[in-house]
Amino acid sequence: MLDLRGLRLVHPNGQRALDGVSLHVKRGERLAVIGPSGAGKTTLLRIAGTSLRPNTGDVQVLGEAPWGLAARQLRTLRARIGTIHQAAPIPPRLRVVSAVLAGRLGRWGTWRALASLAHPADAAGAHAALARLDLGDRLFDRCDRLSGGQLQRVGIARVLYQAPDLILADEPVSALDPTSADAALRALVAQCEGTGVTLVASLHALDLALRWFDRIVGMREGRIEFDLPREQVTQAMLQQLYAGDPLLPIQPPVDADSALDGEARAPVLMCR
Ligand SMILES: Nc1ncnc2c1ncn2[C@@H]1O[C@H](COP(=O)(O)OP(=O)(O)OP(=O)(O)O)[C@@H](O)[C@H]1O
Repeated sequence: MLDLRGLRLVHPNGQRALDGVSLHVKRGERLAVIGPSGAGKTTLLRIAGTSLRPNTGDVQVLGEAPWGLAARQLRTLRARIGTIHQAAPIPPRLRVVSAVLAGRLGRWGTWRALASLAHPADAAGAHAALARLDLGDRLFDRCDRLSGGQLQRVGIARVLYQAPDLILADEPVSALDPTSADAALRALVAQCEGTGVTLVASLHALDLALRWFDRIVGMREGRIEFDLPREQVTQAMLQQLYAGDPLLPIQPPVDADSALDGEARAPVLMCR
């Protein structure tokens, strides 16, 4: 599904973002990448999503080596990847329905895509995706009439509608209140459960990472510090990962399952 080996990436200004990162993700896995600001989480997701090429290292995504592909094959591969950004890249004047339908533009022919801007090709499908994010009533609103959190949910609905094989989510709920954040992750996880869809998300909210993801990858300074099933992630590991950053103890989620058993049941830490 995702096989990244020995990734190194230094930005043109000399800033090192990844320093020898390897990650293997199987089909259907749900993996959260956590770590302090600047750890390299976004960079890793961008490489996995084929929008950034590492200086060195091997990249295999959905069984393909993207940088060896012809442009058309690369487009086909990208249509199988759903990307959720912190700030959804949606033109402000676009209607919500078109923003959601854009999830399938990569699979539609040019004419169908253009025609859909005037007459939405599948308004019912877009509505169904939005309803899962509690936004069904905003189908025909303009995107610039939505709040930041609502816009972020439109970005999630777009990926639900796209129905990709691999979802890469970079801080997908950063603009949402706790209840909406939990509901949005529930919708994303429901999309993956039993379908073989793989979900890789970067998150700052550690309680959400431990509640919704089976595997936790801790990054710091461009390296992977740990890569463990969530049951094995301890508070000491989290403290070490975020050492030097302000930490805020919070209560574990009330319906948390075995993720917070034993040693890890100590108050979960939220990094601000
Ligand atoms: N376009 C860029 N040019 C130069 N340096 C960059 C660029 N993008 C990121 N970096 C640097 O690369 C490193 C990793 O950044 P990255 O965005 O991957 O971190 P992150 O873990 O996602 O952080 P955050 O949690 O704040 O989003 C940081 O030191 C950052 O300053």
